[in-house]
Amino acid sequence: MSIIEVADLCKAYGGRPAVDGVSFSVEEGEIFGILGPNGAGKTTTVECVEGLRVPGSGTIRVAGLDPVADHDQVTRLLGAQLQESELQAKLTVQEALELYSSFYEKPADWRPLADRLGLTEKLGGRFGKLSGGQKQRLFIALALVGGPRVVVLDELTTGLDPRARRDTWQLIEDIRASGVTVLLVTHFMEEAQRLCDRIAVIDKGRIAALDTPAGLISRSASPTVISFTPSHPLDTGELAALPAAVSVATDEKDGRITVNGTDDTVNAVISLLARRHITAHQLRVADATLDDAFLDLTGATA
Ligand SMILES: Nc1ncnc2c1ncn2[C@@H]1O[C@H](COP(=O)(O)OP(=O)(O)OP(=O)(O)O)[C@@H](O)[C@H]1O
Repeated sequence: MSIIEVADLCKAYGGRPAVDGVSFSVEEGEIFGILGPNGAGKTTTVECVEGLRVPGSGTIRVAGLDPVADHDQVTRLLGAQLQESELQAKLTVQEALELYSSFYEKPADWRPLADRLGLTEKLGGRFGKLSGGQKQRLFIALALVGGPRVVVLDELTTGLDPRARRDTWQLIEDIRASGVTVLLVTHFMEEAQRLCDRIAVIDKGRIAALDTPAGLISRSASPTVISFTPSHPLDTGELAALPAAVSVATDEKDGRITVNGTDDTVNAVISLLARRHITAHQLRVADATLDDAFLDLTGATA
């Protein structure tokens, strides 16, 4: 069953379209990712879903409700991640949890929530003194304290170190395991690939593709990557001319060659090396990443 339905959403600022006909639906219980380059319209889209911005046209339903007309009801079932500026630096973690609990008729018990998020030791700590990872965990706790059915997380791991980012990923998986649907806006390919059941790639206000991470990768013109260090110099022009080869790159430092293409390209590379009596050291064949697919889909880097 769809818990979020967005149909033909348009929103312009000063006559310039920021979101231009976006449609998608999110199934209950999934982690749905919204991925796209800067300024693609991701935040505008999710803030319309949250009822924080009013759509120019199109319809949005969250559990059948209109986020603008039924704002109070939607607020009760949808937990939104706060921006840093929305909490006072002097507020303690406990005060923030109590304050946000008081906004709901039937809040979740915040103590086990704080415990699950590793915040128990920090209950007396002031928000302004928390580390980036601790702040993000508090934001997740505050988004969950109302016992929502859907939680919207926008750029949650931006600015975190790799360790804190991985811890946060685990928390997002735990949230989903507890039955909450997650709408996740992210810049990080690895994050999207690892966490999301489906991803909408938004580019210039439109949906460029909507699929599972594996589905997006298989749409790429070069789903397979072969890399090796040749025993003798090799003409990369010959490699580029092989069947379905999309790109050839040579690492200037160690001479390692990477060819993006398909399985046909891999076979052709191996035949060419045999014909030239060249040995391929440390030969590796791998699937393309979401990064490669994203470049194909948007022609940009995230
Ligand atoms: N309140 C606003 N007033 C005017 N223009 C806006 C406003 N909010 C967003 N925009 C513009 O709308 C476009 C989409 O912005 P949005 O923040 O939705 O993109 P985004 O994909 O979330 O970007 P980022 O990844 O950089 O956060 C951008 O060109 C942005 O400058």
